Amino acid sequence: MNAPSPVDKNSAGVGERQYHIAVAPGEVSTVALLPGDPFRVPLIAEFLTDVKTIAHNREHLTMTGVYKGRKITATSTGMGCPSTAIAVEELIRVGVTSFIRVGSSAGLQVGVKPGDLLVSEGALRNDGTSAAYAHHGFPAVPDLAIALELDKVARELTKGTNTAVYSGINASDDAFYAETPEWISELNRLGILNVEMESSALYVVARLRGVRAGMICSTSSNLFDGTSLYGDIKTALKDGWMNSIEAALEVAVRLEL
Ligand SMILES: O=P(O)(O)O[C@H]1O[C@H](CO)[C@@H](O)[C@H]1O
Ligand SMILES: O=c1cc[nH]c(=O)[nH]1
Repeated sequence: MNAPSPVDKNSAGVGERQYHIAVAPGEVSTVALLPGDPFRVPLIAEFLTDVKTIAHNREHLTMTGVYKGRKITATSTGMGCPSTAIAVEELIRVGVTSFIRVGSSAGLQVGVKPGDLLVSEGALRNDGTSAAYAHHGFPAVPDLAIALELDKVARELTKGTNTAVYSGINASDDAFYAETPEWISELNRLGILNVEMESSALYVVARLRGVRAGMICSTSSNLFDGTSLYGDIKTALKDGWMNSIEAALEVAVRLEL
């Protein structure tokens, strides 16, 4: 009998319909918008023509469509870095070369309010998934051109409105309910703008695989000044999602992603 030969995950599934996202090569664009929540994928589709649902397996719903002549894919990552890394790995295997996460995120600096837009300049890696990929000193940073363009377009889209745009470093936490007041205060002291749960893995996997990534979030709440997570903020959050989606689509067109 031959000796067992362990699977090489680097080449597993290349060229095939993917195990988790259930998408095959040729079914997607070169650029994918990544919300966490599958219910946000149809919100992205509201901006598109020629919309097609490609697959829905587990938390990963994938739709494609066209925005200003450019083919766009939207795939939900689910919550957290583990399922995000899986979605990104599998989307790369079927042809995606640029990612823009359109997320929700909690503000950590005074004045950041529900619905404000948060553009990421890098992520503090407080997650386990990216640690499985790279040394803890490896930076989790977006593609520079995508980050700069997201900031520019977000400011253009919200000019003259009550919506503020901030760019800065975010934290990526693994454990939503383990964020203590002490941790929130420490992140604030370090000048961290906001916290979410996916960009650390997105950026590290993207860098290691040689593809591009960025992130723009809508503010859900403010953990430092206590703006409620559970109060009457859903309308502002949704307005922020729509602004962030439009900004990401414009960046995809302008940078020809
Ligand atoms: O709304 P999404 O994009 O899922 O983003 C945020 O919301 C979830 C937590 O409520 C986490 O996934 C966090 O990153
Ligand atoms: O969006 C997020 C992510 C982590 N923690 C929060 O409170 N909100």
